[in-house]
Amino acid sequence: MSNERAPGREALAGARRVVVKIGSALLTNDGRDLDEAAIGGWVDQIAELHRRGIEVILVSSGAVAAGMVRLGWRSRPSTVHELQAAAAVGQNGLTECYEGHFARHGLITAQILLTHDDLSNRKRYLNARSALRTLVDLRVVPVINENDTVVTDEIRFGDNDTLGALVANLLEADALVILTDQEGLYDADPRYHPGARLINEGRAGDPALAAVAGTGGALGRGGMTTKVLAARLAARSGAVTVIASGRQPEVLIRLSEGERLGTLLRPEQAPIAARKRWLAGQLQVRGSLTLDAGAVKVLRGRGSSLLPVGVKALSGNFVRGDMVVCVDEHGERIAKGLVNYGAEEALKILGRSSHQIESILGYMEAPELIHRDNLVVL
Ligand SMILES: Nc1ncnc2c1ncn2[C@@H]1O[C@H](COP(=O)(O)OP(=O)(O)O)[C@@H](O)[C@H]1O
Ligand SMILES: N[C@@H](CCC(=O)OP(=O)(O)O)C(=O)O
Repeated sequence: MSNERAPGREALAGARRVVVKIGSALLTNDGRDLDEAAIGGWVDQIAELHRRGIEVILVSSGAVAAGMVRLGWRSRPSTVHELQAAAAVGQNGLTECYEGHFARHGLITAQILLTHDDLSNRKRYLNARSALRTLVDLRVVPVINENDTVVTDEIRFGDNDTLGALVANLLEADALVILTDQEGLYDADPRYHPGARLINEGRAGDPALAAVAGTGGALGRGGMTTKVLAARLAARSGAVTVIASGRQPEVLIRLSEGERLGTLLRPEQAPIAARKRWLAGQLQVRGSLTLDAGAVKVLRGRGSSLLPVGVKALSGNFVRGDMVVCVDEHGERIAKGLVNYGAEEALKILGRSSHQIESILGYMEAPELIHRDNLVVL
């Protein structure tokens, strides 16, 4: 086994807190029940990292796939309640399996099932963060999955790559390691392009990466598309992301020792504050504002608040406090934020200067449409 230390891999080699995401495609051994032996192998590696003082938070998929096998279903069901039933059956097996393997190393696990709602409600988000921090401090290994049994389409992460990235944000982890059934991100989907080449390193958020990433297999959900997106989300709190094969022997140990494996996606910008990351992670957008070129410039360049004078049009039926997306005149997404005025009032003050708000509406909630503390540039 080579132990080539590559320049630029120090970020991962020095990581003290790591989120490891293991995907459905790996966990079920191509659909033949939970791959207990493989799970045991990853647990051994995580336990070794633990011994070396590295905190590991596990995000594990596999509930639906494991449930399907237990219920004797050959293909992924299409109805929501069947998927939820499969997840409920499978999650049991998953928890039991991890608990048993970690116990061999004297480590305690904690099952945490999250929904997008849990992270979008500020109070619940802070609660989840405190509970997870406490578990980590207690040297317990949190095993996280989406709470598939209660989510609806509107509030689901759907894939666990996104969940892994948000957990990395939540706990300000140094690294997100996404283990999957490929060696990493290739310049084309290797299932259809046998000559595709592995991308060793890239910038999280590079649009060229999104272009080469394709969809997933029969058991997985997001494919590489969601992994590339997850790297971009993780970068917001300064985490590096590695996409690597869970089938590489000792992959986690080798990565932590700085070996060049998989695809490393590094943050290109300074980390953004926790509150702004929370804002950026919101899925439910209730409307959109079209900005003029001047507003785009000050939002991007100076991180200013958005004033009504810089807004040309709006759509959606949002109310005060809702999340809206800001786009430029070509429809490109510029920012997201919480509005101070509902759509009806906002429509009346578009393009007007802030000192006119009171005379137009009869009151002034705030001089800006979105305050800079509630705005995140994308
Ligand atoms: N550019 C690419 N490089 C590597 N794999 C890709 C690419 N585009 C699509 N894929 C596919 O993504 C799959 C992994 O995603 P997915 O099935 O969702 O797995 P997981 O359950 O691990 O998240 C791979 O099996 C691969 O076929
Ligand atoms: N929460 C789901 C995982 C969804 C899923 O398959 O995600 P992924 O492994 O990212 O493709 C489950 O446990 O089955």
